[in-house]
Amino acid sequence: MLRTNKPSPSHSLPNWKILVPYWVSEEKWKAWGLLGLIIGLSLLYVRTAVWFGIWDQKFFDAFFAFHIGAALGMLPLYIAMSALSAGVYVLQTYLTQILSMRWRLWNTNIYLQHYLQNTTYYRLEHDARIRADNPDQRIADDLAQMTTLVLRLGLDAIQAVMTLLSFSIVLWNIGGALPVPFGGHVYHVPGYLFFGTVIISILVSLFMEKVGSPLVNADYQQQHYDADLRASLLDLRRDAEQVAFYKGEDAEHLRFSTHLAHIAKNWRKVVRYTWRANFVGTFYNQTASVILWVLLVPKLLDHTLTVGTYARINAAFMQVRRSLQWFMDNYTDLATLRATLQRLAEFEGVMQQMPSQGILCKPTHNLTVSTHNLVLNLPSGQSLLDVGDLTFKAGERWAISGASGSGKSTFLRSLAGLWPYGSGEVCLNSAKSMFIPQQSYVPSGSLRQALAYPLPPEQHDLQAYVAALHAVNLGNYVPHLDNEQVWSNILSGGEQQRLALARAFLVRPSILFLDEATSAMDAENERWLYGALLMHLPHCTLISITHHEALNAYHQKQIILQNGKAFF
Ligand SMILES: Nc1ncnc2c1ncn2[C@@H]1O[C@H](COP(=O)(O)OP(=O)(O)OP(=O)(O)O)[C@@H](O)[C@H]1O
Repeated sequence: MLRTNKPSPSHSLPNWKILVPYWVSEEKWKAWGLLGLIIGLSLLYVRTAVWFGIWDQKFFDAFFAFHIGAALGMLPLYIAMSALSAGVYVLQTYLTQILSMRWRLWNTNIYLQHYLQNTTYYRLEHDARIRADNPDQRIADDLAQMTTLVLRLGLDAIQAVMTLLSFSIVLWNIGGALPVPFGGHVYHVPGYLFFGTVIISILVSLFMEKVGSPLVNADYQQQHYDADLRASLLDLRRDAEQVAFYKGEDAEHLRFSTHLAHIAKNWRKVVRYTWRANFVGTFYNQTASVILWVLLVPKLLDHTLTVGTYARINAAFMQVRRSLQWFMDNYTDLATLRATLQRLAEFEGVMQQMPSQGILCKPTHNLTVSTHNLVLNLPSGQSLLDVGDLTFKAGERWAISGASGSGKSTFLRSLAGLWPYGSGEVCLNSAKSMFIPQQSYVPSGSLRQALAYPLPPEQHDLQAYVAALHAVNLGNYVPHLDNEQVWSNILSGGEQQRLALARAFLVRPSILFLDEATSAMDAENERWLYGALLMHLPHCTLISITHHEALNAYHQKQIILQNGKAFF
C-alpha cells in the first residue's frame, strides 16, 4: 500500500468529469428513468407543501374567527395530506437509495477494471513516481460517498429550486407592495418580502462561502489521514507474526500514534472551520424570524395582516429562505463532496497513465524465450542490468545466480512483462508460461481453491489435486482439500512454496520460471521438488533463480549477473 505524508490534490481530470460516465453508459436509460421518477416525486412533495400553506391560512382564519366547527372539519383533510406527503417522501427516499447503489456498483466495477488492467495495481505499488495513496479507500469508500452525496445534494437542490419557485409566487402575491414615502410621493415596491428574503439569503451565503472554504482542504486531508491509519492497521494484521516475533508492539503503537497525531491535528482544523460554518448557519436560522417580523411591520400598520395571512406568509418565508440557503445548509457536505471528487479524479488520472513503453514484449507462439538488446533500468532511469541477447530454447534448463540486488528478480519481471523500465525486446509465449515468485500467494478459502489459483477449482479433477499434492510432498493435506481456512497463516513458509509449486504440476506449463521458489525449504525437500519437476515435466523449459549451488545439478546452463551485466 502506497502512502504519502503530503497529500497532493493535483490531478489531470476536471473533478466533475468523473460523474459523467454512468449517465451515458449502457445503464443510462434505467438511471435516467429512476432519476426522472425521483424528481417527479420531489415536485409532488413540494406541491403538498403548497397545499399545507393554503390549508394553514384557511384553518387559522376560521379558528381565530371562532368558526370552530368549520376549522375542526378541515382536520381529516390535513391527515390525508400528511399521509400523502409521508408516502411520497418514503418512496422518493427508497428510489434514491436504489439509484445510489446502482451507480456505486457500476462505478466500482469500472474502477476495479481500470485498477486491474495493464497491471495498474502493481505499478501503483512499485513505481515511486506514481502517487495515489490508499487506492483501497478510494475504491471502497470514496465511490460510495460520492454517489450518495451527489444524489442527495443534487435532489435537494432540485427540490430547493422547485420550492423557491412555488413559494416565491406566494410570497410575492400575499406579501404585496411596500409603500415608501419619498420626496412628497409614496412609491410602492412590489414583492418587497420576496426581494428582502432573497437579498438577505444571498448575502449570508456569500459570507458562508468565505467563512467555510478552508473546510474543503481540511476535509480532503482528513480522509487521507484516516485512510493511512487504517492501512497501518491492515499492515499489522498481515504481518502479525513478524511483529510478534520482534516484540514490535511499542514500535507499532508509535506508528499508530503518529497517524493519530496527524488525525488529531487536522481534526482541530476541521472542527474550527465546521464550528465557524455552523455558527453562521445557526445564528442566521435563529434570527431569520426577526427579519420577517421587521419586514411585516408595514403590513401590520396598514391593517392588512390577518392571523391566517401571517401563518401563510410565515410558511412561505421559511420555505423560500430554506431553499435559498440550500448552499449554506449543505456547506459541510459540499466540502466533503468536493474533497472526495478531488481524490477520485486524482486516482482516475493516475490509473489512466499508460505504463512506460521502454521494454517491448512480443508475444510468440513457439516455445523459445528470447531477449534482444535488453537493458533493465530502475523506474528512476538509473541503469540496473545489461542483459543483451539471450535465447532459452524449448526444454532447456537454466539457473540464474548473482549477488543480492544484482537484478535477478527484476530480470524475471521483465520477462513476465511487469517491468517496462529499460529498452530492448522480450519474446515469450505467455499462454504456455508460468512464473512462481519467492513469496507464495495463498488466498483464503479452501485448499483446492488455493491450489487452482488463479483458475476456478473446477478446472481440475480430484485425482489431479491429489497427484499434485503428493508430487510436492504435501500428501498429508489431501483430506483437507475442501477445508476453508486462512491457509497462509497455517502453512509453513516451505509448505506455502510447495503449494505454489503444486500449481505447476496441475497446469503443466511448457515454460516455468522459478524465483527462488524453493528458498524456504530444507535441502531434502528442495532436491525432491527439482527431481519431481524433471520427472513429471521432463520437456518443460526451466529458468530458475537460485542461490543454492547444489541446484545447478538440475540445470544444464547458467547465467551469472555481475557488475550490471549478464554472463552466460
Ligand atoms: N520497484 C522498484 N523501485 C526501485 N528500485 C527497485 C524496485 N524493484 C527493485 N529495485 C532495485 O533493483 C535492484 C535489483 O532488485 P532485485 O529484486 O531484482 O534483486 P535480486 O537480484 O533479485 O536480489 P535478491 O537476491 O536479494 O532477491 C535492487 O537494488 C532493488 O532495490
